Amino acid sequence: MPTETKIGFIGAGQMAEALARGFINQNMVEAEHVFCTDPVEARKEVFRSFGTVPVDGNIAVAEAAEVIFIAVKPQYVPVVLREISPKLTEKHLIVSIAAGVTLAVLTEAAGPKAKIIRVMPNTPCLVGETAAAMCLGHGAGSADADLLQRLFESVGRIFRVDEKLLSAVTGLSGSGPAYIFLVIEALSDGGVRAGLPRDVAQALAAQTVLGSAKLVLETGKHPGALKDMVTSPAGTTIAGVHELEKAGIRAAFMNAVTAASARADELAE
Ligand SMILES: NC(=O)C1=CN([C@@H]2O[C@H](COP(=O)(O)OP(=O)(O)OC[C@H]3O[C@@H](n4cnc5c(N)ncnc54)[C@H](O)[C@@H]3O)[C@@H](O)[C@H]2O)C=CC1
Ligand SMILES: O=C(O)[C@@H]1CCC=N1
Repeated sequence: MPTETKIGFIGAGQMAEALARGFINQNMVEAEHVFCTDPVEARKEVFRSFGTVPVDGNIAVAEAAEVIFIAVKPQYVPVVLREISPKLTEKHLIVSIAAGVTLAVLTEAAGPKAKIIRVMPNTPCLVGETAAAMCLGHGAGSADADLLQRLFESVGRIFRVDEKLLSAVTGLSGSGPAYIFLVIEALSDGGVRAGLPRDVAQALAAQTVLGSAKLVLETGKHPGALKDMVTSPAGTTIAGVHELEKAGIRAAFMNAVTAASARADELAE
């Protein structure tokens, strides 16, 4: 059932669009109860194209919505919150999706009245498969957490974490779709290298990632055990796995998550 809560997005960019479309597609909110603003008119047009209500200026979003997603780049978050803070009341829930911007910074900029929650989502919310985590800040209680839980469970999975782990979430699942898009692109290139048409290679690569992820999530088996189910003795798979191990693929992915998490911590400084 759509929530009657009015939702606003300050910043109508890629992540805001993925969230707004996801919530609407999953019937969690009526499009006419979704408000947004953005200095780039074309972004407002995109939001208008799927039935939401672009308004002029960030204060207008605070006046129209109770749940306000702060979806600007991290460096702009404090100035945006200071701009709208005179309009914020105890009924407002500020949901920051900005990498690295801490609850302390959010609370200082938003002022003493608004409730604050940080969420780190990712772009597969657009297709109902986000991996997200949240941590509660100033004034946010169980009702606020439950509302966000319902919203995000409609577009994937969300976990509660301590704020000190949110940079790890950012580096793993926030940035993670980009790592997997690289994997899909590289697997597709391997397929083309072996003679497959690009469209077939890309579809096979993406479906292999999707199916493998579903096997992990739905069987609960360890990825290593599932890998061992594929690697026939002296077969094709172990030859491929050996090449990946020689290339240090495990360390490469660990390093990617570590670097992205560290960057999130830098953004917090
Ligand atoms: N793109 C992603 O996959 C994810 C992004 N995030 C976070 O979401 C936030 C937005 O990221 P993206 O959507 O990728 O960026 P984006 O650049 O696509 O969107 C940001 C939007 O904010 C607008 N904007 C800039 N200054 C503004 C202001 N003063 N008031 C209102 N709007 C303003 C820009 O015109 C732009 O359209 C960032 O803080 C990022 O860390 C979090 C998780 C995933
Ligand atoms: O790259 C970024 O900074 C944002 C945060 C997580 C995904 N995209």
